[in-house]
Amino acid sequence: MTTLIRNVRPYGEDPTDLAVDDDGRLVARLDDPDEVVDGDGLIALPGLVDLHTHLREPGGEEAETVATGSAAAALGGYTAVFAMPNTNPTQDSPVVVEHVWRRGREVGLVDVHPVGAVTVGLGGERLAEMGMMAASAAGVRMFSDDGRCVNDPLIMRRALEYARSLDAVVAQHAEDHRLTVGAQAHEGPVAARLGLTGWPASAEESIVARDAMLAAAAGARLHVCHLSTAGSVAVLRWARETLLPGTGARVSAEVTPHHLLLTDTAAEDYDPVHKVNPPLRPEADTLALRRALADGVVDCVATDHAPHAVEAKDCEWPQARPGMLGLQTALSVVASTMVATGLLDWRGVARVCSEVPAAIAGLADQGRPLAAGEPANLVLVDPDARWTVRGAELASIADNTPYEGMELPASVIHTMLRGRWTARDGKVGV
Ligand SMILES: NC(=O)N[C@@H](CC(=O)O)C(=O)O
Ligand SMILES: [Zn+2]
Ligand SMILES: [Zn+2]
Repeated sequence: MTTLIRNVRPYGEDPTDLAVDDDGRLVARLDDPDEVVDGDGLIALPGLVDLHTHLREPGGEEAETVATGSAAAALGGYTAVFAMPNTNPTQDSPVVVEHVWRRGREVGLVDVHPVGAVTVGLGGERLAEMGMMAASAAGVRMFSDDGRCVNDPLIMRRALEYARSLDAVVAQHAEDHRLTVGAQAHEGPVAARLGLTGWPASAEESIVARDAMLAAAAGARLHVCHLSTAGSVAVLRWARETLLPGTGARVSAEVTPHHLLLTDTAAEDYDPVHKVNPPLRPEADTLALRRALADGVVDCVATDHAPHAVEAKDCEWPQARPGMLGLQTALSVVASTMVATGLLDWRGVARVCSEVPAAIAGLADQGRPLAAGEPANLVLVDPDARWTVRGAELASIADNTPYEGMELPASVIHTMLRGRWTARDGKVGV
């Protein structure tokens, strides 16, 4: 199947045609395309790459499966996602990561890369079989105990050392659990007024600082998950400027769309759809995160797409599970917080949503330029569309979107994975 997509604007720049050959690569020209598609002046970007997705399979299929999460990813413009290991059983062994990887291939809507657990059962006590997961068919190159922080500094040190020898990265959920016992919302005036136990910024910042030091000492690669405070940005800036040079270590960080847009006042309605880990922070933090993403201090956007079944959210705030859907709204939230504000142009969006995450994860065939010879992984976006979010209409089984009823800018129209349409006119597949 060869495809000619007429009149698209790569990175929002001058209109051109994109030609895709039957090996799923972009080519300079096609003589007799099987299919000609009118690109309608849509913006073309390299397919988005999400370093932080919860697909919930195995064990949480009441909220999401590899199939439904892959559909949400394709509709959100993603061509690769990293599936977090807090499944049941945990993704801490070759057999479980291979299962998730195979399911991803069978579904075929997005490249599913399982993230391996750092410790057995996310228990924080014994290192998991990192080398075996790396050597498995899934080829794991990112390890994390996401949901739980690797609190023990000796375990974290060993994990970073192993990761270095595997050319892998350790993605840390930065939360000192001793400081967040019973925590429900950002520690500050809003939580105090609402009577919710506070989650202090220092619980994150102290771990970011400690881990940067451990990474520097090990000459290893650390990735900070869902960075959420201005203080963490300052620590990261300091580490880059002062601590890391000459060590061979690299520290990268992601920010979620919800931490760019929403603030801790969202909890005022006591609706647990706004409960998330780390919690929504005050406006000063969201503004600092936007600036840090624009400046490159925070490297990339990752969704932390975290579907939860109705009973896990339709309850009192303290009993509710933390987490929110993100795959189908991420690009629109980035458009609203970063493009509409003038902080990033669409080239910048390609960088933080595709190129940089692909590089952090070491994916050779994602986040590539829209140029002849490159794999045809791309998303076509209507920047002028506006749409109203309805959780029930999203592809996920769960419907816990914090943007319910909100009108957002920019729509993903088509997504292509290696020359095959995975989303077409906002619908899954061809
Ligand atoms: N972000 C969340 O609030 N929840 C995540 C776990 C996590 O990312 O820490 C989940 O698995 O539900
Ligand atoms: Zn986490
Ligand atoms: Zn997560």
